[in-house]
Amino acid sequence: MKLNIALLAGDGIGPEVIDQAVKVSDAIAEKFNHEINWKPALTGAAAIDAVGEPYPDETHDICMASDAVLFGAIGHPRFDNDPSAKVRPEQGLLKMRKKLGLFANVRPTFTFPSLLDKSPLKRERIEGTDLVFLRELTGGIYFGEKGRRDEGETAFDNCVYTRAEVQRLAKKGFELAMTRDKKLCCVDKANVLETSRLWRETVQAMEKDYPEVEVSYEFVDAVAMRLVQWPNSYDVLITENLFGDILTDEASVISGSMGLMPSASLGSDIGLFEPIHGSYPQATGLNIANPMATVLSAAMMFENFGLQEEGKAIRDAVNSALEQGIVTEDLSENGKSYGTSEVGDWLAKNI
Ligand SMILES: NC(=O)C1=CN([C@@H]2O[C@H](COP(=O)(O)OP(=O)(O)OC[C@H]3O[C@@H](n4cnc5c(N)ncnc54)[C@H](O)[C@@H]3O)[C@@H](O)[C@H]2O)C=CC1
Ligand SMILES: CC(C)CC(=O)C(=O)O
Ligand SMILES: [Mg+2]
Repeated sequence: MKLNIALLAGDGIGPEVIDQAVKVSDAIAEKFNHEINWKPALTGAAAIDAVGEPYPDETHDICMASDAVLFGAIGHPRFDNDPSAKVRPEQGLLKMRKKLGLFANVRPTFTFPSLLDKSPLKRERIEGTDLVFLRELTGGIYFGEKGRRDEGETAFDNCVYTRAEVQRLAKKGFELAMTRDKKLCCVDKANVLETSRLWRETVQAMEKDYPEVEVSYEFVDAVAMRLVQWPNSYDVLITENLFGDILTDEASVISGSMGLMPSASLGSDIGLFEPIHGSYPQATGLNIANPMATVLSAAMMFENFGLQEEGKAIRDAVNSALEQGIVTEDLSENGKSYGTSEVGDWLAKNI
């Protein structure tokens, strides 16, 4: 297969982890006889520095002309520490998701056998966990009207959802549940929020179309607790943008590290594959960030092209690395760890 992949490395550890995903993907291409044409493009703070905005038109054109996008991370402390900055890296991420129509962010959470005893959570709680969050990605409070009034003394962020936005995400959730354990949990705050009541009412109305799916409705605060208490009781969880963002970072504790959590952002012909973590600025340039989340995002990319064997080859290499202790410092035991690039080299060599 010939694949054109837009490569958006971004900021902080973004370029370092992307480099490893490229190495591993190139090894896959060689082994399975594919041709990957990488097309680097600017995003985030790097794009602001170069051309004054975080998701330039040229980058969008490159994404649109590609079969998929592989994304690192964006964000820089100079913006995080300046609340008055009008142009921000994160706006680029939001604009990109919106313009590419990526309304469904698939965030799987699973355990790795070799890491079960490294989690701060007890083995018997997390063993067997295999759940997927479907986070709505182009609506809600991240995209509603925001601003200040009363001479800056009052701030507001509106949360808006349409029935159609909930339906298209929920449809993906039901369909995904049908391919798995047929359990769907709608995570909301319907006891307080009108948008959540729309979510609940919309999902309830769809239940009749999927009679085999067992649907539950849980409040987000309770899910935040149950997620670490009994994670293996969940299968597919659907939720709005903000709740999904928060709960999936929490869920990374189950697997063992933020540096292990991949995702796929879907909705149009062009999928975008990205780790769930941010630009981890403290680690920039230190060769210590875990590249596995980005490498596993590349696995999701191959699988989304229908290339299951290629995806499996990456997952097998990651599992072997974890078993043999070829890990970055976030997963190290007894102080023994490898650099970001060494882990990438090892994975590429073991494809
Ligand atoms: N998708 C994106 O590009 C995202 C960007 N951000 C941006 O990233 C910047 C930093 O935000 P933070 O809240 O610190 O989130 P972060 O995800 O960058 O880091 C939080 C913590 O997770 C761990 N971590 C993250 N990635 C890791 C990796 N690859 N290997 C090992 N450990 C890892 C580290 O302990 C780190 O301190 C901000 O500017 C923020 O806006 C945050 C989240 C997502
Ligand atoms: C930086 C935010 C806009 C996004 C985020 O935290 C995420 O997508 O996980
Ligand atoms: Mg996040």
